[in-house]
Amino acid sequence: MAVAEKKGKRQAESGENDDIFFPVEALSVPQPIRDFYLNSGIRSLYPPQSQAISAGLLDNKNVMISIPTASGKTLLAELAMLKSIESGGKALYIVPLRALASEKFRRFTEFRALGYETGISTGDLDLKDEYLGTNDIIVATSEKVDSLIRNETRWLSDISVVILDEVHLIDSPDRGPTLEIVITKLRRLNPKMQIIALSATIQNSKEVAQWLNASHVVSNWRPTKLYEGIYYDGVYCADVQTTGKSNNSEGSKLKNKDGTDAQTKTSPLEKKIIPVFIGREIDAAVSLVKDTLVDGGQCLVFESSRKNAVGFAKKAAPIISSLLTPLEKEELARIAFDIAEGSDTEAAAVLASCVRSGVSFHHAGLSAEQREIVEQSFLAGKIKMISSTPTLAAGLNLPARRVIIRSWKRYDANSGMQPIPVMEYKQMAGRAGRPHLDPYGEAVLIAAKEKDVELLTEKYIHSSPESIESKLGAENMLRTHVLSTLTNGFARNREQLIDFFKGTFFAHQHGLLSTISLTTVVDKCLDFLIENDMCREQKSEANKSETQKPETNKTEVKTPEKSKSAFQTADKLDPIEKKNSNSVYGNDSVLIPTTLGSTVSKLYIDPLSASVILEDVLKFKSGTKNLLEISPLGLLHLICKTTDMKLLYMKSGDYPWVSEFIADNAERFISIPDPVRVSEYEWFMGEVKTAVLLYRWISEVSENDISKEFDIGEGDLRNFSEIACWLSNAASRLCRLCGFSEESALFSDLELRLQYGASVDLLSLLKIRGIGRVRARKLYAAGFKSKDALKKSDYITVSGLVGPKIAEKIYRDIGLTMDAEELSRLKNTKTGHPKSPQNEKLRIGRIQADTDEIIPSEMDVDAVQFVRNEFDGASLSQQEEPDMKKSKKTQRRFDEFFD
Ligand SMILES: Nc1ncnc2c1ncn2[C@@H]1O[C@H](COP(=O)(O)OP(=O)(O)OP(=O)(O)O)[C@@H](O)[C@H]1O
Repeated sequence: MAVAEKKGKRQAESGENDDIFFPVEALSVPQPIRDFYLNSGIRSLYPPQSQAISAGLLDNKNVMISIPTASGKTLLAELAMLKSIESGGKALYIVPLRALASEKFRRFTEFRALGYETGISTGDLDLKDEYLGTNDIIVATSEKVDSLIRNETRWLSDISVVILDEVHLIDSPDRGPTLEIVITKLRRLNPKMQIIALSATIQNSKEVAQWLNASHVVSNWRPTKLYEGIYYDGVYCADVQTTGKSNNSEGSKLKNKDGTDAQTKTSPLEKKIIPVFIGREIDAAVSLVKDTLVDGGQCLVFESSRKNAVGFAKKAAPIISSLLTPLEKEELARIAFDIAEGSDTEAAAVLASCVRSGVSFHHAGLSAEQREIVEQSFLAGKIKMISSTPTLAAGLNLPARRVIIRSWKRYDANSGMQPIPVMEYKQMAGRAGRPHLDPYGEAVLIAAKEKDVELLTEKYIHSSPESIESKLGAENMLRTHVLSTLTNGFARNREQLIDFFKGTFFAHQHGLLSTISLTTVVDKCLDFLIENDMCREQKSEANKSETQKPETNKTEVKTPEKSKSAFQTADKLDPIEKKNSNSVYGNDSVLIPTTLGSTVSKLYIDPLSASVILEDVLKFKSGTKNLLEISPLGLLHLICKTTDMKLLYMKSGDYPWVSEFIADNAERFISIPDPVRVSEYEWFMGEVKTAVLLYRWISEVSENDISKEFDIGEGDLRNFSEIACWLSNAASRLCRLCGFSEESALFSDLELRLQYGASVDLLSLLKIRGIGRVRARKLYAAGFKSKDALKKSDYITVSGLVGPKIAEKIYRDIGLTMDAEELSRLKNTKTGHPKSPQNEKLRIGRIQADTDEIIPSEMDVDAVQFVRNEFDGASLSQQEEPDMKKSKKTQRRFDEFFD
């Protein structure tokens, strides 16, 4: 251990830890790594970072780090990863959000200078991504890691260090259980793996540290001062008690009303008072934003809803715009142009118009591309203010001098408007004053009434974030994890299952009680899995011979090849845990996942979703109605019935049209619940509304029309279609597994249509790589309706329709090769512009089909006309959506365009 480290350890132990700044030069990592940081201007570690080094971060020890926002958690993760890789290991960095994964990936690619490669894995949840194993660092979301484990991705066993970023999200009802299970499984897979857990400050971080068998690092030190305060009636009061200790002496510009430096006094209203630019005619937050901008800073404004986020951006736009220089306006106009170019929706037009004024909004309804443009432009200082829902609160490093929290209450479906948790407030506030980006930060809560000033000060500024609590205990959370634990071979009987779950944070938090509740819930999950042929239970004596026997079940799924997975080895079961088990079960029976069970687990769908799909398909198989004849609406509704599908909310205005719609289209649904069962029927209506949204998408209704009609953003539409696409794929594979090949093909086609948002007639074209729905529709309208038709096409026409690059790709994909000379000549003849008769007659002489046959081109007369229209600037919309262009009045009459 270096001298500085020893000194640090001594100081840390004696509680003097806020004064330790380990020199980077003294860190026990190879010199190139030290140089990497020294060259980037980092000469010493911050005190909490120094504490983590003393706690064994570079000595392969587990460390749980719970320190304030902006105190440099990522750098600690980097040091641990680099040290481990240097010793021949591999690092896995687990993040909660895709946006965070991209940010970390971008950062870690800088390690290429040290010879280390980084990969990212956030995509499809049923792929192994074995190719990622060649990387030294892999960044992935917790869901993706869960899926990689289920699919027995080999490189997972080589992980020597895992980083759990934002580990406090174990508390999240949606994502927490998966994170817990992933951690538990990874620990079983790689018992020697180092764990570095990074968390916001939480009350029970020690409890998490104990669970992880980790040293505990806690601190309230922050590298830049963060002034937290309240704004009320034109007066901003910054409270200094919660700014955290800092070595940074750069103060805020906070002044008393008379212009002298502010002093700390006792009452919040008297503390550090700054008169903010007030005008009763403008919004308080607008005044606060303007004040920061005039001072050279940027602002993040947090809103409680998307609508408010957009509304505030619009409101602030003219005022911010008046503060911009001509050069800034010019740059912003370019960014706005990119946004408008990228999408034809009204929402994109609104976003572009805000951006032109130097402001933006940010919420989950934006597309990934729009979010990226907005974040990067804010980072570059071009966009001056972002008004956001809490999507921007987690983890991102943005240059916000002042964070304004306009509303500290959030709507909850069960209990109405509720105050946000302290942890959420601290995360939002912590976006202000990031090191290297701002000298200090200010977080401002807006109080609507005078009495709220005291209340907010106590509730948020003077309070510590809440404790976190495991959300794993519920049956709907455990069902999928019970199955995957069995299919991955982490347990082979009930006793081992309970032992496995004893390794979770849930069990750690609830102690002995957890065994009782876990046993009950695991039993329920197993009953379900056994009943649905996803798992069998056998007496162990019979096991040896029976696991080899062909298996039969209701759906006639074929035999499981082995009861023991390739991932599974007996030593994954911790002998100590086994011995100490208080389970009520004996060891006389064995649980064997069926092929159906292991397929469901690998597909990463809830076993309940799988049973819903198979039940309905079987209903058709044994009934008189033929699934093959059912409208895609019925299939979409089946997808929407699964527990994995996200559903649209029913708003009060939806009830009349959804009811009418159900009545008019009753025969298109596989089954309709009795309206007397009110809550079930209400749920069904939500499923129908979502199915109709998806149906509009695959009927080529424009994104703009769908967004307006369902009051959703482009990002939402993509999200809905992506989930439905994944579930259609799963349905197709389940049907194939059961030998239902026609039904499988049906879901497979649906998957393709959902992927592109295209009608059935485009299916053949969509199978060619590089053709989206708009290009496919152009080709279709020009008479190229299939691969075969394209094989007979000529390059000029096709490149005129879809552009030369795509035309080349298409030709390559359908197996046509072109003479290079001819191609370059064609490219130089004004790139396939077919206006002149000579051009129209141009033939590609040596296009070779699979058969090597020379095919003369036959230009379709309609195609020529179509291409002419395009080049003459005629609107393409009619061709893109031939039957779907409906007037607003008739939009709800969906029956008109059912297949
Ligand atoms: N020792 C250091 N010296 C100088 N700069 C540092 C040091 N450590 C980290 N930084 C810089 O501080 C900034 C904030 O770090 P980082 O994003 O890791 O904080 P964080 O603790 O993860 O914050 P949050 O929890 O709010 O996301 C980054 O720009 C990082 O490069």
